[in-house]
Amino acid sequence: MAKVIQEVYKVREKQNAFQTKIEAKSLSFSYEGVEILQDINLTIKKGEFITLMGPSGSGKSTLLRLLTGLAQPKSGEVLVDSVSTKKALPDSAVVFQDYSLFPWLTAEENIILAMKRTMKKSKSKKELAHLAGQYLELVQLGHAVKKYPGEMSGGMRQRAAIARALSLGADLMFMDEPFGALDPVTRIQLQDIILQVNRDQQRTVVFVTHDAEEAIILADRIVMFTPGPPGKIAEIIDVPFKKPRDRKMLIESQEFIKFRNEILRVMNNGIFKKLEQNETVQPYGAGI
Ligand SMILES: Nc1ncnc2c1ncn2[C@@H]1O[C@H](COP(=O)(O)OP(=O)(O)OP(=O)(O)O)[C@@H](O)[C@H]1O
Repeated sequence: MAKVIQEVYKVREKQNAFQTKIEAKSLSFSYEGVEILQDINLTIKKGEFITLMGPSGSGKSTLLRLLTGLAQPKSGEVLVDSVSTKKALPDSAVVFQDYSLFPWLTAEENIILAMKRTMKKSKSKKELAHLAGQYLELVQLGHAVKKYPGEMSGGMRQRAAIARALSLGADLMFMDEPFGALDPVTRIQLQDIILQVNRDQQRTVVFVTHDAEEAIILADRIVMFTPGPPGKIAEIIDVPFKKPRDRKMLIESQEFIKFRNEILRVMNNGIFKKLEQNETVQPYGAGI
């Protein structure tokens, strides 16, 4: 595990600020009278890695916004450690599709700002800049510390946003297709980093992806949505492969291929049902 990740974790441990369990109870949500999410029930345990999968528009991003308190449900509630909450979660890191960076700050400054929240006054300016550089190194952006988001490619911004999320040392990480704009090598390297912090530091991760392979490699459980609106949970499926997983061996195994086909079958069932109702939705690739 990279030393810089352990550093922020030690500070968090001393603050004893960790949250344990987050629950969605009968959550429903509407935009301008259109029901987007319906009756979502989900309990996420401390240290769990949950992936959310579903067709575009099924409400995955909306569920992340509800869980983090950035949006409020029409009905139902979010509970943190069994206490109902309407506030933005204080101990969470989010990586949304829009990269969540402040455009007027450099990559380094974005991370320093995030770390100031956790580290309070325990580190000098110079130490924070050094740590920020290490976080950026971790995501292969050591060369871009002084770059502004506007000067970076989509993939670079995504990596900077991931570095920023890691630097918070938050117990809960919400990630909305964070690896979408990355090349395959960087994608695997970052998947491994997120898996490490999840496993070694028991950080809870809720991760949206369209990629069945990625969902299986990362998750303890996969939450599958029906095509919206309104999006509902179609099934919650336990991933039957022990962690840590050997990516190469796993992907080549018959069990993996069978399981991936099962995931795609559940996904496509929902999509075909929707198509029968004459609505336009895209079926998932490899499973059909
Ligand atoms: N700010 C908004 N105003 C109005 N409608 C919205 C808004 N944000 C999302 N929606 C609608 O809510 C529905 C669900 O959107 P959401 O982004 O949660 O889906 P998603 O499953 O994350 O999709 P994708 O996989 O494409 O990111 C969509 O029909 C979308 O048009």
